[in-house]
Amino acid sequence: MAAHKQPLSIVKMKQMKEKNEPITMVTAYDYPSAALVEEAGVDMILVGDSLGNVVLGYDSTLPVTIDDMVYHTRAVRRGAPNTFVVADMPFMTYNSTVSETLSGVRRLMQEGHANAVKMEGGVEIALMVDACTKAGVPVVGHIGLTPQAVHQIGGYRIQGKTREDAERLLQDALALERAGACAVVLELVTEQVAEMISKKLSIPTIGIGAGSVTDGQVLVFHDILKYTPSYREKRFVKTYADLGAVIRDSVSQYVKEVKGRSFPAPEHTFRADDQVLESLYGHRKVES
Ligand SMILES: Nc1nc(=O)c2c([nH]1)NC[C@@H]1CN(c3ccc(C(=O)N[C@@H](CCC(=O)O)C(=O)O)cc3)CN21
Ligand SMILES: CC(C)C(=O)C(=O)O
Ligand SMILES: [Mg+2]
Repeated sequence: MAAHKQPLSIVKMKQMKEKNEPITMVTAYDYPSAALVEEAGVDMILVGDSLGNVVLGYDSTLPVTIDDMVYHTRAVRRGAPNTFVVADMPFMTYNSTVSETLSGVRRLMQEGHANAVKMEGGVEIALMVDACTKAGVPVVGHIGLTPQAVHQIGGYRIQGKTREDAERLLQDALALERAGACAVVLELVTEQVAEMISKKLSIPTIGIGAGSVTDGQVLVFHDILKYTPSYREKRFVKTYADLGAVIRDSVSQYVKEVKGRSFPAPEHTFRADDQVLESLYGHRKVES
């Protein structure tokens, strides 16, 4: 295993941007995935509300609750005690009052043991970002395609294609930085807009489907491993393994061997001394 390294902090994150050293982030949702991701040496783990899709089987992130996020964040922390963990604030938990927002943030930090929280939105959430930052909680912003607004956007579509769109995204990014955000996720935005925003911000940008010019990259664990029953190709994802096929083939082999009585074999089986059951059978068991 790699030498124990100092976990990332928001100070180190900013230094990495200054040194042009890419920041790596991947999602994780439970104990084993978090432990393996930590061993792989990722800089940051995101407990994404994408767990609604990839772990809970919903067709969007909207049904995910703060209880879901706390439960999964706690498990991730147990698996990755030495990695910077960011937890998503779920749909509709950070747009009414500062006090409701802070109570969700408190739970993710105090019960989930996260290091930071993430919120979708720009100018409109600056007040909440400011309140959390003042409470001592680092906030990662998230602009571009914001999946919690899928019904308003009308689909999972690329953002930042027009001049007005690009200008709006820049204003959102600047508002997040001014409000104290420690980083900003840029999801599904054109590379030119991602580059422009990355240059104008002093805090790191972390891209997903935003090209190679952002200060960091994030992808969903289940996407890079094809750990999903019906994988839909996404242009911005690279799959590094086919866990779906590995799991399906392995489990079907197990089923076949149990049906054919070739599993369990003698090496998987525990035996007592031959005379143990003699008295119970009332006679010496005949070898079959
Ligand atoms: N498994 C998974 N991976 C994700 O990246 C992810 C989730 N779930 N759930 C929450 C959001 C939703 N996201 C999505 C979902 C679909 C597309 C998609 O269909 N993209 C197409 C078309 C893009 C376009 O041309 O406008 C693509 O080919 O990338 C993109 C991001 C990203 N997030
Ligand atoms: C796709 C990333 C950025 C995310 O928000 C999630 O996984 O929920
Ligand atoms: Mg999310």
